[in-house]
Amino acid sequence: MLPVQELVSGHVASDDVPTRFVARAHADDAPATAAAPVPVIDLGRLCRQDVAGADDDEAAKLRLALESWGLFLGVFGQPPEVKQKLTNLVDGKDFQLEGYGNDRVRSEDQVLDWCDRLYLKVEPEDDRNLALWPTHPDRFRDVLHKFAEECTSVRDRLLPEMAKALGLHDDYFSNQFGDKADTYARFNYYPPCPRPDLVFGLKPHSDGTFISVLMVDNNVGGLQVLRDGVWYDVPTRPHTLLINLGDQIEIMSNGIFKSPVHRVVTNAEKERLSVALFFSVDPERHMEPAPQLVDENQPALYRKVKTKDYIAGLFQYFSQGRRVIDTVRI
Ligand SMILES: O=C(O)CCC(=O)C(=O)O
Ligand SMILES: [Fe+2]
Repeated sequence: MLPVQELVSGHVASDDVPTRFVARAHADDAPATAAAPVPVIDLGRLCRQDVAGADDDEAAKLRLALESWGLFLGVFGQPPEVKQKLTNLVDGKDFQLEGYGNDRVRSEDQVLDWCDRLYLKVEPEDDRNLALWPTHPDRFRDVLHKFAEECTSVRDRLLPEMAKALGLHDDYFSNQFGDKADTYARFNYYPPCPRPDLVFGLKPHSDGTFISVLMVDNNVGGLQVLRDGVWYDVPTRPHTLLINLGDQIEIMSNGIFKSPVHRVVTNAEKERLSVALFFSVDPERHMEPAPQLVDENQPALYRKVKTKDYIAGLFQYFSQGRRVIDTVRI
């Protein structure tokens, strides 16, 4: 498969798309009508509760990280031969998770997404595959490092708050992450698509992570979230990060916190970019509902599963348009 960006620049007539991208029959799916009521949390205030005086510093660092946007977008503006050096196809054919290109194509009938992505392991730091980290634009590596550090500190501020909200000990979730917790960065680039009525930028899915921290395009919407059978637009809001809960916290919270199904719709005129940092627990650890949240009135809703196996299932199920969390429900 060519990167979608190259398909768009050369191969597609203006009102047509290759059939492999057609995800939905024309108008089979009413467009989202309302904006999702996404709660806004001031992280500066959250920090202030914990460490007196630390908030200004933190807020300034976070601002710096958010200003990296132009630099991240610059990756997709490089000529094809520069991006090809970062390819996710070993010897031009064998798919590896990390790198630049399309997601894995497992079968002829898999519906494709109108999206090119660069996927990089960021933590543990020793496992970084720097050969796949762009050197153009300059400073990309430094900025991704910094951005990941800042988002990790956001994660570490949130974990105790989420544990407390469930009546668990402050450290409960932090302890679940383990020493070898992994973090991946995913840069999503959605070229303009001539048939938004037929094609998704990203098919409906939930994230298999604990939490994902998303920086979405300020100018172009497209992310939608499913709630009670209705798709809602997620509003764009400058200078905010979107925190999305993933399957791992749904399992550990015994279903009290939900990992929402979301998707990205395409846009006929505008390109769109998003950057996601996916925070997962140590792949060698098992996850299960917190024992404190299980009793005879509230039986466990999910079975215990090794994180590594869960993540492997995630990619397989995603390519089939299914959810791996359904396989661990009791
Ligand atoms: O592009 C977006 O806004 C969402 C991306 C996303 O859901 C993902 O990468 O898992
Ligand atoms: Fe997602």
